Amino acid sequence: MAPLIICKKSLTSLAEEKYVNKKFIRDEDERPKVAYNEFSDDIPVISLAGIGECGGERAETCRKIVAACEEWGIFQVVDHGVDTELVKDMTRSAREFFDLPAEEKLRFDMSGGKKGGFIVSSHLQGEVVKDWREIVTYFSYPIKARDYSRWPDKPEDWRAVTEAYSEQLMELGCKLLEILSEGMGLEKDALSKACVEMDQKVVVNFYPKCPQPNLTLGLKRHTDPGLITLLLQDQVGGLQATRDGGKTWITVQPVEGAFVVNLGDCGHYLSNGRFKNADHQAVVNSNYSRLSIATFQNPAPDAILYPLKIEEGEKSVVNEPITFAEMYKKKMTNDLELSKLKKMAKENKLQEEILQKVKVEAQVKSCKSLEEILA
Ligand SMILES: O=C1C[C@@H](c2ccc(O)c(O)c2)Oc2cc(O)cc(O)c21
Ligand SMILES: O=C(O)CCC(=O)C(=O)O
Ligand SMILES: [Fe+2]
Repeated sequence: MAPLIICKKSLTSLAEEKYVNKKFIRDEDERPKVAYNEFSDDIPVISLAGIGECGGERAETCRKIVAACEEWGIFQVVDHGVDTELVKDMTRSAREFFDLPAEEKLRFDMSGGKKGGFIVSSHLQGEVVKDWREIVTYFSYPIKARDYSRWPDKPEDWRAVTEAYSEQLMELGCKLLEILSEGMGLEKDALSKACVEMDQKVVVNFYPKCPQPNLTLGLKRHTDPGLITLLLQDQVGGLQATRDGGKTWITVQPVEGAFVVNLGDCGHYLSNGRFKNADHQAVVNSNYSRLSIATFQNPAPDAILYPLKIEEGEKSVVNEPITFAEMYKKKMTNDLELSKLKKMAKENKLQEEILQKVKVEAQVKSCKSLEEILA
């Protein structure tokens, strides 16, 4: 029997449609509140040029980074030492991958729980509302965790470029962890030691143009699970952050050649809540497609999470020590449960409303027939 080929419509073709399919439509309270290109300069852009020094300049950079982590859990870095040509190659190579025909990308389909590859919308199975994005993701560190059969083989230079990119981002990630450790008043290597062995996972996000961007999100509101995320974004704009639980949002100003650094949940826990875990989302638009590359610097799966320092009079924000693998599973399960519960609550409310309407109509009807009898 001939093999059954299931053709999944990739988002790129959906982008040609006039309306957004209802699977992507968010509840009103989750829809974008600020435009993708209404930029804010609230997130500081910090030069790392002086961090090699021992004295004043390093201390000043460290102070700025700590302040940003306390305020938003987000900052941008420039003069970071990552090769400019490599960044361009990485972006070009990623764009070429998403330009491939759907069947080529689906050779790396990761639905069904495969570790790494291509998928539309989300790495989580069973999300109630879909994200307006395609992703390709791969595990890059530790090197023994690499499964090259899940890395794209097109464009031709994908593997060489992404390997070099991952290596340079690992270096940058480690430099930043040293600064954050010092900022917490600890030894330089405190955070990297807490990670046991640093893990790295790269998620390349492609957000196609969207016919009704006000109804949907490219990537729903979330915090990143790991320690820090180094995000490379193009000049389109779409990354948004909130620090009041989603009431108000700002759109992060894209800065050519910069990396956005997001503190993740582990950064929040290890600093005993002193550093914020960035609460963020990505919005889409009808004018341009957008590309962002998130490099997650994570603790090893069996690394134990517990605050590295608890000030006098403070309580731990972590109830009991937990491994990163357990924390990750709990978080993703919770995120999924929450969206399912929200859907159920909405359906129940709707059912309640329908029931109420039916009751009222029945009353009206019975009243009418009574009037008829009385007349
Ligand atoms: O795609 C992402 C983004 C992000 C994320 C966190 C939590 C969520 O519920 C969510 O929908 C997205 O962090 C990630 C962490 C990963 O390990 C893999 C990912 O694909 C992502
Ligand atoms: O595309 C963006 O700006 C955000 C991406 C992001 O938050 C993520 O991949 O975790
Ligand atoms: Fe994120």
